[in-house]
Amino acid sequence: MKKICLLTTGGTIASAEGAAGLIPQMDGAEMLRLIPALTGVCQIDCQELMNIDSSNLQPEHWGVIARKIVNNYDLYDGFVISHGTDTMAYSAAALTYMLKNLAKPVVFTGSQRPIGQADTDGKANLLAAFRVAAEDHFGVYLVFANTVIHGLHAKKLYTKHLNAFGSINAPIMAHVAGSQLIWQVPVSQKPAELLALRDKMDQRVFVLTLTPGIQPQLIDMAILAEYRGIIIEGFGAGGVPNQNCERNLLPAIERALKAGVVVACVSQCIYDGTYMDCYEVGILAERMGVVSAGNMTLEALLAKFMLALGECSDPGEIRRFLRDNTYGEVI
Ligand SMILES: NC(=O)C[C@H](N)C(=O)O
Repeated sequence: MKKICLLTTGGTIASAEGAAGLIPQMDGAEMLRLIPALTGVCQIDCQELMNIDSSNLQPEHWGVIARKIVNNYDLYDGFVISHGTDTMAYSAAALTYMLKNLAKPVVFTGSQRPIGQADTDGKANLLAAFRVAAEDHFGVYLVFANTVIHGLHAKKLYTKHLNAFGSINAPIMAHVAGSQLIWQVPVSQKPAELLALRDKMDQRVFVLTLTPGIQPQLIDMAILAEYRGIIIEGFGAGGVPNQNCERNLLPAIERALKAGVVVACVSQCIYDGTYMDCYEVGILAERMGVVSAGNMTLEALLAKFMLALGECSDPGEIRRFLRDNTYGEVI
């Protein structure tokens, strides 16, 4: 029988009513006791990493989770991480990049309703996550509402609905149907090299959501605050305002690039991503050196950017890192 390690981090799944609303309180063993159906799926050990709402989860916590997996890698066939849903997509993306040459399943899950509640989705999600972690498929996955999503393509779409996550710009990897898993992809070839931890991250990435009326000074503020990377959440295919004198963002972007800041653009649209080679509002920005993030979600780009800044110092090298498509993530 496969041996799986549950790493707990908190979230609604572990929450109960506290003095000021829901707050994570339950430990892993308590959660597992509520799911008798797990007997027979795999053998489970449990390690508590933290017990926090995922709104409080910081990039440093990604390092804690990644290091725990690396240090226990040889002891287990796979890992399940219980996690709050609010920032789970960021953590899944970060771990996908941080665990180089991963050849075992690392499965994120959580719930919209506490596991102690009668109408919880937590038991079904945890059970499905353990089923996925006991498979031969490997990589970082997010398992929720019977769907298995690639770690780089998950996005939380609903605040309440139980089917909270979507697979963005990539097909779902598998469906969970009772005890059966229906994979849409074949098992990949195992990487030839050993697992390697990449935990050198620089968090100085500023995210600017464009709105009609946005002031270019916000970009100058980011330069002054010594951000090394700027993600512009552009309009549609990657549109950046370039008219109307004082609202033209291009001169401010130019100042950022001259200061050595790397600028990338993701789309505000959930699906299809950027294609900045179509409209003048995209082409002029891309020509200046703005990296078009293609099919990447903001969550995936943010994690990749932090890693690029941590591992590289030269802006050209950082841009190449962002464009690298090891996981097929940039169109
Ligand atoms: N459903 C959830 O888990 C939401 C919770 N606020 C969290 O992200 O920790």
